[in-house]
Amino acid sequence: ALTRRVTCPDGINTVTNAACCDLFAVRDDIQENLFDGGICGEDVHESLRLTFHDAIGISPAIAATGVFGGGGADGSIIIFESIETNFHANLGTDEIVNAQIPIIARHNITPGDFIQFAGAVGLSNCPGAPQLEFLLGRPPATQPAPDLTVPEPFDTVDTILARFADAGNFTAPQVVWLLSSHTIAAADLVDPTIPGTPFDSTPELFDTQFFIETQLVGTLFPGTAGNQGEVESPLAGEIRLQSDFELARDNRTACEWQSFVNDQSKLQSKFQQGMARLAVLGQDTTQMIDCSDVIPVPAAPNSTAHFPAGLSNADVQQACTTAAFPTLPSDPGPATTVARVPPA
Ligand code: HEM
Ligand SMILES: [Ca+2]
Ligand SMILES: [Mn+2]
Repeated sequence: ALTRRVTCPDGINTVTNAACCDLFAVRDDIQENLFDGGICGEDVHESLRLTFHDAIGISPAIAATGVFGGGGADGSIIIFESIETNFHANLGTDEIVNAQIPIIARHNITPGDFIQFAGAVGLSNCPGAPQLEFLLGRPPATQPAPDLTVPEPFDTVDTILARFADAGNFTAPQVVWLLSSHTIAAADLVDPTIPGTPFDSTPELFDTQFFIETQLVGTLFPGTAGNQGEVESPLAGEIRLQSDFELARDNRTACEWQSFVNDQSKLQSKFQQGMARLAVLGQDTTQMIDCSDVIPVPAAPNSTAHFPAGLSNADVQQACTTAAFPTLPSDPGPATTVARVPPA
């Protein structure tokens, strides 16, 4: 079917709904002043993390007890930042919140819309990423989310799956889809002695390396031992969350986890689907406008699935019992050491 497009007042951009035209200026401001001209770095990673920490702040189970259960993707983590950024699971989000606030102030956009919009625009800077859907129209939050809605890396798989099921009826495979985000991610506070330590060897690429590398035998701590929520990783300079380790090996999630290895198109389509639901938790989508055409189309993936140098299929801790781990080449050369993501 043909979709009619309208030309925006700028005379350049076209959209399907004229209400989306104002977003081009927001997009340009974000790219220029938040994402350093359009790179997939720390501010993009933190902006994507913020989409999750705002959206997951909703609990029908808490609401059923007669207490406010949170409004989901409503911008409460910015509007009530002095409360929510102090929740333990949100520590570190104050930096990206404080970077986003002045940009929001320059435009006519709610914090809830801005958080999801910035995450989608930012993700587009990462080669291999999908173009995310963006719906406009989240009213400002009126109350902060309750504490303890955001999963912690030391939570059990039972707790994590129950939390996602409560927040948005997410199934175990859908939780795996959303963890694809950790392919462009690093930790600052899990081991505070090594801020910016990535979860895979390619934190600037939205590729399947995260799913490969989390399945390898852990042999070392990249910094100090004994941190809550951390387990041994397979590579110098790489950090592994206990939750990612367990999700990669639990019988409810292991086969879905492995299914992403070397399947870039599944990675893209499932992350897009998962984010489309996450981004509107708590919202009435019948009142929202589809402005997805303002989100840039990401660059194609520019790498292929591989084992880091020094590792091979022999290092895989097989967890899925119904399918073999794909056979992949190993990078040549001395054992891979992963560089830290520079601070914003
Ligand atoms: C079981 C669920 C999850 C747990 C336990 C978890 C935990 C964590 C932890 C501990 C960090 C490191 C924070 C730091 O020390 O700086 C992190 C980073 C990150 N998380 Fe998650 N996460 C989960 C799910 C998600 C989801 C669903 C998304 C997005 C859709 C997401 C996106 C990110 C991103 C992009 C980063 C990197 C931030 C940066 O590099 O600055 N996470 N996560
Ligand atoms: Ca990656
Ligand atoms: Mn960070």
